[in-house]
Order: sequence, then C-alpha cells, then structure tokens
Amino acid sequence: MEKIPHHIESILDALVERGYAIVPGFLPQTIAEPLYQEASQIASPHWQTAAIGRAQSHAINTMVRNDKIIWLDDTSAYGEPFLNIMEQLRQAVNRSLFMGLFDYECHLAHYPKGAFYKKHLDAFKGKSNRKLTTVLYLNPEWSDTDGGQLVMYGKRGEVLETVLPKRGTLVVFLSDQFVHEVLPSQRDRFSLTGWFRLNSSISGIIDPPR
Ligand SMILES: O=C(O)CCC(=O)C(=O)O
Ligand SMILES: [Fe+2]
Repeated sequence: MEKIPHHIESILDALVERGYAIVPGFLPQTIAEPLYQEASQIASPHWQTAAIGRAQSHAINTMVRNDKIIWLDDTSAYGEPFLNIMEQLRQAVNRSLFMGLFDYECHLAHYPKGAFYKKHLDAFKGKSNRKLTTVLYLNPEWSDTDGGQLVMYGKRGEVLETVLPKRGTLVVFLSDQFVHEVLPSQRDRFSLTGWFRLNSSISGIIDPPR
C-alpha cells in the first residue's frame, strides 16, 4: 500500500510528458489476487457481451471486439480496495493537472481464448465525457506466446508500446489521444478497464447510462 503515492507521482509526470503511463507492479498482490480469483470463478452466463459506444450508439459488433464484461459495482467486496486506489489517483490528477475528473466507471473484462479488440479510440474529442482510460491486468503469469498484448499507437500509426497483460500492471492514457488494440489472446485474460469521466450533466443534459 505504501508504494501507491510514489506510483501516483510518476503517473502524473508521465501524463504531462507524453499523455500515457505504464506502471508494472502498480496494484499490490493482496488486492489483485482476490479480484483474479473472483473474476476467474464467475460463470460464463454472468458475463455480458461487450458493446461499442454508449446509450443510443450502443452496438454489439463481435468483429471489432469479442471480450466479455461485468460492470464493477462499488458495493462489491472484491472491488472496493481497487476503487479506493483509483479514487486517490482521481484526486491527485485533479489536484495537479486540473482535469476536473468527476467520476470513474469500471468493468471487469474477460478475453476467452481467441478474443481480441481491434484498433479503436475510447473517446472522440467533444463527443464523450471519458477523459482518462485505465487498464489493470489480473493474470498472475503471462508470456509473449500467450498473445493478448495491448498495442498502443502514436499519431502516425507507429507502435508506441506493446504491453503484456501481467498482474498488477496499470496502463493510463488520455482516452481520445491513443488508438490501441488487444491482440488475440491465446488463453483466458482478465483485467479491469475503467474511465475517469467529466460531468457532462453540468450542461443540462443528463449523462446517459452505460
Ligand atoms: O484490455 C486492454 O488491454 C484494453 C481494453 C480496451 O481497450 C477497452 O476495453 O477499451
Ligand atoms: Fe480501449
């Protein structure tokens, strides 16, 4: 736990410098292990087929992504310690970078063998209140041959980073800046994906549900 504030400092620096941060060993084992145990024991009918977009544009397209998700509810026992840490991160980002992040939505994701998520942006400028994406990986072991890497691309389509989805690694990036994809996974892959959001209800339009 003591290491978290230190990590938060380096995340803030990286966000200012290049708009993203990759932090191996961010989440302590004691928090990651129960989350992994719970996620890997959830039976398949409980997982939802992930959609693209929100509210009106909510569409299911398994050609683009075929992972399974469960929204993490803050009353869930295994999610709370993680959500507390993300709340610390939200406050630190607002204090230092004045981003005005209002809340955090988060889901567990399960990529069964063969699942992928093709190149996409998590938000389009001015079209979404998702500001900052976070991805936290839960599998205790992962090797190159297991596939399922997160690939992040730069403005000219060049590969910026290839991330192994290994337990405890946190990836944070500006949601409308980085095209990214999940390569086909060769085994069950578990993660937590979340978005810090602006409060779009301020403009008088109620923020649509998931
Ligand atoms: O799991 C990952 O590495 C990224 C997931 C992702 O891009 C998303 O859910 O939008
Ligand atoms: Fe994404």
